[in-house]
Amino acid sequence: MSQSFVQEMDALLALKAIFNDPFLNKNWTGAPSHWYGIQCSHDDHVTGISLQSMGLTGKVSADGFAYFPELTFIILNNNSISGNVVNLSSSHKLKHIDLSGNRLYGQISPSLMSLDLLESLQLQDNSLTGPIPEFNQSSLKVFNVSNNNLEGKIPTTPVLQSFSSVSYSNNHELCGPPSENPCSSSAFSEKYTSNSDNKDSSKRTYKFATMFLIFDVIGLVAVLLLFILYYKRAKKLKKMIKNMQKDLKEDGEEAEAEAEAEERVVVVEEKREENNKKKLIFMGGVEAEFELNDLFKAPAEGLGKGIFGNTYKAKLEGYMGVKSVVVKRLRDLKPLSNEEFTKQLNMIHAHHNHPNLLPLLAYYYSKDEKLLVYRYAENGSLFNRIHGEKSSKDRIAFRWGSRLSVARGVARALEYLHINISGMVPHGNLKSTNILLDEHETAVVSDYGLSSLVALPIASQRMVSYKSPEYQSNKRVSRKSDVWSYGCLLLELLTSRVSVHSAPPGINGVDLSTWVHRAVREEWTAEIFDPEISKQRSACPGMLKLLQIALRCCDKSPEKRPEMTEVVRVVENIKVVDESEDDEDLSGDPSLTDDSLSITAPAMVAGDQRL
Ligand SMILES: Nc1ncnc2c1ncn2[C@@H]1O[C@H](COP(=O)(O)OP(=O)(O)OP(=O)(O)O)[C@@H](O)[C@H]1O
Repeated sequence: MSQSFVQEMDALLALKAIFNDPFLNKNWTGAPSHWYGIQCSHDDHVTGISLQSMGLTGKVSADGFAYFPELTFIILNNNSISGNVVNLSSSHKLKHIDLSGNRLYGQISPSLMSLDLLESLQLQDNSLTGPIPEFNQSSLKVFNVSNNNLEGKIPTTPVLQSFSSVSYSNNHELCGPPSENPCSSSAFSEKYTSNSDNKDSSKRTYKFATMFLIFDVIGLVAVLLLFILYYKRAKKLKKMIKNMQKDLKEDGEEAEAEAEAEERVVVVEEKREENNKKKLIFMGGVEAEFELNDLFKAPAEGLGKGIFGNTYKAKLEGYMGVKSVVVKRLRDLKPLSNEEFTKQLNMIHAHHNHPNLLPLLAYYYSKDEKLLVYRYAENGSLFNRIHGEKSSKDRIAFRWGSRLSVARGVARALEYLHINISGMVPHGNLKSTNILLDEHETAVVSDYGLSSLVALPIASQRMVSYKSPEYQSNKRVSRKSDVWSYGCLLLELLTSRVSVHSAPPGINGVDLSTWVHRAVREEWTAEIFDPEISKQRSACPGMLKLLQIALRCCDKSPEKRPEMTEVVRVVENIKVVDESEDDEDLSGDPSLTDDSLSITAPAMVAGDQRL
């Protein structure tokens, strides 16, 4: 174990003690690379700290972050951390500092001037004082010190002058361009001219001494006058005091009564809140169709265990409009207040009208338990439809038309999410177990919008988007990571092979994109498609088109992947064929032979757009 590792570990533990946050106290155990908000390099150096909006308090000491030589970002915005802006000069690799919205005071450490790679420095909404250091790193592209108590003239370095007045606003004693506060007043120049002469300063000292003497004399005279007045009016004062005491007593009794009444109201409200807390909240203000207790009492069946926790099916026969519902018991979430949690769920609910998105019916929030209630999708998951009962006689063939319909529905849902849900990855976990088939066999996408509820280390370990090539290479995800997941899903739909990136625990999968490329290269192309569809003669052109768009979505480079709008256009243009022609058993006469594919498939894999 290197000395640096020990130092970094100690520094993290010191921060843990300072923040003393219940979530971090529980979560920050074991190896730091798994800790919430901590990013580590492969050799276990801390490379990033990201703990924004967690309500963290505590005073960070000047050397609180001094032991992370590999740190590239420190994001602590929207907490209540106090202390000076700490010395970060030993973290030479720092690119992003966001300490905005805290309670930092004192001067901005001039040590930050030595960070040559610094790209963003955000210190707004604190209580910082003193002048702005002469930052002039050409790398600095984002800079904000607004809403502090900074003083003096803004340094005239080209970099600081390149930011707008907004970066400096609400610092009343800050002056000069780019701020809107001119520096002309003598107060500024007197206060901040570094070589102010001693004569002036001794004159000022003399002035202050005289003023204090005058105030002292006035104060003494006032006390004497009061003393005389007191003796003169002693009797009257006594009477007044008596009356005042009487009034006070009455006021006190009244106040006591008021306080008691208020307390009663608080208790009633608390009780009401407590009762509310035990209630299921139905989305969109819909009246409760069933209660939490009904869920607990209903016959339940475990459906599986996902990243958000266990999922159950509860049979609620007899309730208006609802027969069975699915309950997800959430765990490993970010520490979210009821308000934040509700806000997130309301955002999800706002999209419940799309025909290919599974609506959220209700939720339950308490400190220890968080539940999501969904409609039960009668025909189960796409995963089961593709892979279920494979070698059984009971299997109902999953034909080309149904697969194309799923591909279209999911593409439309994802396009909708990409347009309407903000965030890096509007879904983040698109895979065949999260595509459900309702009673009409319509594909509905579930678990959308939940990615922001999960802590980053858990998301990066378990969500599909974080398995994308871009996350593996540079730890970045984007909407295009959802596009990549959609490509993998199409390959699963076409090949009926389990994708390694989304295989449920205990099931082996293959890297489908690599596998398809290999199949074409080694000329066993006919084996790409699931025999259940490859024997459908009429489906061949459509399958090739779907394979082509799937491979474009799976491109290693996110920039080369199409947007979902383009994907929808391509998938919608694939002709729906009359499958009755294929009804005869073609198993001995497969339409997609190596010969039939040998011309089209290599061109397709090479990205030939004419197909
Ligand atoms: N509303 C639903 N109707 C029918 N089946 C569902 C429903 N929601 C989930 N399931 C099924 O329940 C099982 C468990 O789901 P869950 O979402 O907990 O895990 P998962 O989808 O396997 O993984 P992840 O949590 O990563 O999404 C899955 O097979 C899923 O298809």
